[in-house]
Amino acid sequence: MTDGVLSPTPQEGFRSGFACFVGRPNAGKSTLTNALVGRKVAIASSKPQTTRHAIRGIVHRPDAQLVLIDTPGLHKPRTLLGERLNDLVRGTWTEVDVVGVCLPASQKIGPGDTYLVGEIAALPKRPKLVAIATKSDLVSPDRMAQHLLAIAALEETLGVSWSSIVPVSATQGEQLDVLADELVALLPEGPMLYPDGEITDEPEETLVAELIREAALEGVRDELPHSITVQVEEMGLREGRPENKPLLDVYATMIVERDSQKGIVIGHRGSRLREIGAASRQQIEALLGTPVYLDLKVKVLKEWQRDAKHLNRLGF
Ligand SMILES: Nc1nc2c(ncn2[C@@H]2O[C@H](COP(=O)(O)OP(=O)(O)OP(=O)(O)O)[C@@H](O)[C@H]2O)c(=O)[nH]1
Repeated sequence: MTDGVLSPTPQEGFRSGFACFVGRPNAGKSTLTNALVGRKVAIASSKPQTTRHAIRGIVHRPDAQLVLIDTPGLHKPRTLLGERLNDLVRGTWTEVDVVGVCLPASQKIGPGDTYLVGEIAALPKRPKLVAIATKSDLVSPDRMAQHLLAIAALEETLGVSWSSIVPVSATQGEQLDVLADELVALLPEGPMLYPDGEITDEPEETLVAELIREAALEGVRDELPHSITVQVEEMGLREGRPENKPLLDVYATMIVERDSQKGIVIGHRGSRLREIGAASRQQIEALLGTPVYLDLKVKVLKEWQRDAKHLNRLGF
C-alpha cells in the first residue's frame, strides 16, 4: 500500500472501527492513546482534566485500522463547559465499536469508577467493553491480581460484561500489543477508513494549540488548568525563505479567565511566558518537522468557561 492512498479493496478479514478510552481523570487515557499510536497526538499531563477535545489517533496494522478517540474524564459539572464536556463523552460512547475502561492499578476502584461504569451500563446502545488495568508498572503482581479480581467483580455488581480484562503499562510499553489485539478483535470487518500513515485527523492548528496549553500547564498552581485555553490565530510558512530553510510562523493566544491568572502565566518580567514559548516551540518543531517562529500572547476573557458565546467562539 502506498503512503496517503486509500486501498479500495482491503484484504479479506481486514477490520476497521473506532474505540475510545474512558476513565476517571488521570487514569492514563491520553498516555495510552499516544503509546498505541506511537506518536504524541493527545496531550498527557500529571494534572487531571487536561484533555478537552475528542482527539483521534490512528493505529495502522497490516490486518486492521483502529481509530482511537480520546475523551475528557467524566466529572461532576460545575460550569457550562463541564456540562458540554460530559455530553461529549456520552455521545462518543454510543458512536464507537469498543470502549476501553481504564482503571489504574495504582488506585483502588472507587465511587468515581463505579459511577462511570454504571453510566455505561445504563446506555441504551451499549458498546463492547474491554477493561484496562492501567499503570501496571506501579504495582506488585499481588496487588495486580487483587485489582483484576475487583474489576471482574464489577460485572456482577454493575451489570456489565467485559470482553476481556487487560493489564498494561503505557509508559513501559508492556502489554500494548495484547491490548491492541483485543481491541481489533472487537471491530467489525471493513475497509481502511484513513490513508495509510495518517496518525490523526485533528487539524494541525488544534495539535499546536494543545502543545502550547500543555507547556503552559507545566508547574502552575492547581486552579489554573481549567482556566487556560489556547487559540492559534494564524499559522503558515513564511514567504521568501530559501526552500531548504523553511520557517513556520505561528501566532497564538493563551486565554485565561482573570487578571491574576494572566500574571501567573506571564511571570516575573515575562519569564514564565518565555519558558512556555521555548518549551512549546520545541514540541511544535518536533511534531511538524519545521523550524518555528512562535508569537505568543496572553489575553483575559472574563469567565469564559461559563459564557455560551465565548465557548461557541472558542469551539467548545
Ligand atoms: N507509571 C505510569 N504512569 C502513567 C502510565 N500511564 C499514564 N501515567 C501517568 O499518569 C498521569 C496521567 O496520565 P494521562 O494520560 O494524562 O491521564 P488521562 O486519563 O488522559 O487524564 P485526563 O486527561 O485528566 O482525563 C501522567 O502523569 C502520566 O505520565 C503508566 O502506564 N505508568
